[in-house]
Amino acid sequence: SLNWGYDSHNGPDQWHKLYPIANGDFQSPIEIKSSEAKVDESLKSLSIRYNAASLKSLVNVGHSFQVLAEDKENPSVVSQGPLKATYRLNQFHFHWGASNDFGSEHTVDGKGYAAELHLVHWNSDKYSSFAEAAKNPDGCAIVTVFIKVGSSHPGLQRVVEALKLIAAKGKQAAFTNFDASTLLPASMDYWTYQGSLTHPPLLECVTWIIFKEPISASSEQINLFRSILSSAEGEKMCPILTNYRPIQPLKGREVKASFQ
Ligand SMILES: C[C@@H](CNC(=O)c1ccc(S(N)(=O)=O)cc1)Cn1ccc2ccccc21
Ligand SMILES: [Zn+2]
Repeated sequence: SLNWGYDSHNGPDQWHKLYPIANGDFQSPIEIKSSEAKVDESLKSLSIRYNAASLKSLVNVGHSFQVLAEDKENPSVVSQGPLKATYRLNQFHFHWGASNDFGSEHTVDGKGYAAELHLVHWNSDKYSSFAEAAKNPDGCAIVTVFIKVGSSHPGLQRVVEALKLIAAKGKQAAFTNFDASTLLPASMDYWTYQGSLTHPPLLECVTWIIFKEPISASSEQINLFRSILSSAEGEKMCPILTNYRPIQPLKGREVKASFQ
């Protein structure tokens, strides 16, 4: 099957051939037009309870790297906000581009950020695993933080330093005792809308929760994202310079804001 990626021959414009849902009505990412977001006073504040014991390992999946959570015991969870259930952290990962001028997946009023953090959760009240939850519209919740270039981020430093252990595709390394809440911005103001996973299988199973306030990372830290390879050990080295999907049609969906 199409070994999908982000190059011209296997990238976002080709994905629909094997994953026709790519042209669906609830695809992500989207452009957030702040003036058109509907302020919803009934939206509660988000409850995020992350447990540093949840995170176990760091893996190079070929098109990105993921920090994997052990989502059985002492789970890290998100609830409240737009959510009607408790969602358990499965993994987090990032998207970036070849330059700092773009690289985020969602954009705000036409502006892209240098990178974007996705904290991926699944509805453990209703489903028994992420893969099962991913087949349902209320299956997943992805908490999203924009990353702009600025001062170095202390929390992110532990993640980027570990990247040298997983340079090649398929490599993984222990990554424990990390509190993912250090990656969250100060303000809990967010936008929310219904959408999809942003790469294959592109399932329309996601309540997106996108913080308005970005965090800052240094240019060196973001550059270290680009040091991980899509090539396996022994193959010609091929750095992952870009792994973001362009914005998709809103198709009449409403974006809600938790703030005025
Ligand atoms: C969810 C897939 C695996 N994909 C993901 O876990 C995933 C998670 C987050 C994002 S993002 N960038 O939107 O945060 C994208 C993909 C498993 N899987 C593969 C085929 C498949 C079929 C049915 C159910 C699950 C299935
Ligand atoms: Zn993602």
